[in-house]
Amino acid sequence: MSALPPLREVIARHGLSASKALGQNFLFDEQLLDRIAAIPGSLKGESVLEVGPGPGGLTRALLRAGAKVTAIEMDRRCLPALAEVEAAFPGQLTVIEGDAMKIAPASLFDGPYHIVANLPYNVGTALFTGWLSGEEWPPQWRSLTLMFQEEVARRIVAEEDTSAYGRLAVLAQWRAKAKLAMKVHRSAFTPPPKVMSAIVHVVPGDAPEGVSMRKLERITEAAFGQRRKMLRQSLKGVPGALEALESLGIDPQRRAETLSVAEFVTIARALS
Ligand SMILES: C[S@@+](CC[C@H](N)C(=O)[O-])C[C@H]1O[C@@H](n2cnc3c(N)ncnc32)[C@H](O)[C@@H]1O
Repeated sequence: MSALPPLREVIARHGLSASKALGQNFLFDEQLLDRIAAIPGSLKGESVLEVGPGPGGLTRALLRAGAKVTAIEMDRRCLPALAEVEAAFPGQLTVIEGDAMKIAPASLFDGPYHIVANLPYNVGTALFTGWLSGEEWPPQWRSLTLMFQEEVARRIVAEEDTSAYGRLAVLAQWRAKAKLAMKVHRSAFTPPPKVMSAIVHVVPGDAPEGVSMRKLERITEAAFGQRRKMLRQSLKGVPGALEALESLGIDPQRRAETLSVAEFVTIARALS
């Protein structure tokens, strides 16, 4: 245990009133934070990127777990509190003041790393899709452990034939394994957000052979852009798609949400 003061005291001392614009909902419960930091498995000696450390609750938990943390925080009001955390865990924490949307994580690490974050909700999905969309696969990151609004988390891990299933599920599952690791009640946050949260854990899987990411995106965009329509209608504008359905024996009367991730992959492969 570090000798750091309780987080509520840190917030009060540094005047860190939560900013809605920066998506600030802080976690103070150390046991909960330790459970979150345990989701990726042992982090002893591992490199971790944390986006949005805020006053440093999750950061402390990651450091207690033995990780070497690089944290990107946009709100400079948090920097003095984070400097105290840095001093309590010498050599273990590097804080970068900046916008995570503008910093390529790979530029921060020489080797593999994990990403663990209680994400700001306003940029969470954009960061997540960026991390999943890299050309290089497997990516340099070994796992993602990310807090989302529960509704978004459910869309990431959704299976076909459910209303939550869509582009996000296909993107997250076609070459990675995504699971719902933990639900987090809104009352765990200060201030509590309007909705429940959940943590998603993602690890890279094998990339299917011969599939272009761009074609997969094109297909899912068209198919889910008109998700109530039959594929023969929604895929009409994608060159070669209707022929691909026929050659693969996929009924063009089906709708997007009935297609498994594997079926989307076979269509994308046929077009690639
Ligand atoms: C939901 S809070 C989480 C704070 C802390 N990690 C915790 O769990 O208590 C999100 C944090 O992300 C920061 N943030 C928001 N947008 C950001 C961005 N684009 N880049 C880096 N940090 C950002 C906010 O200032 C805030 O500290």
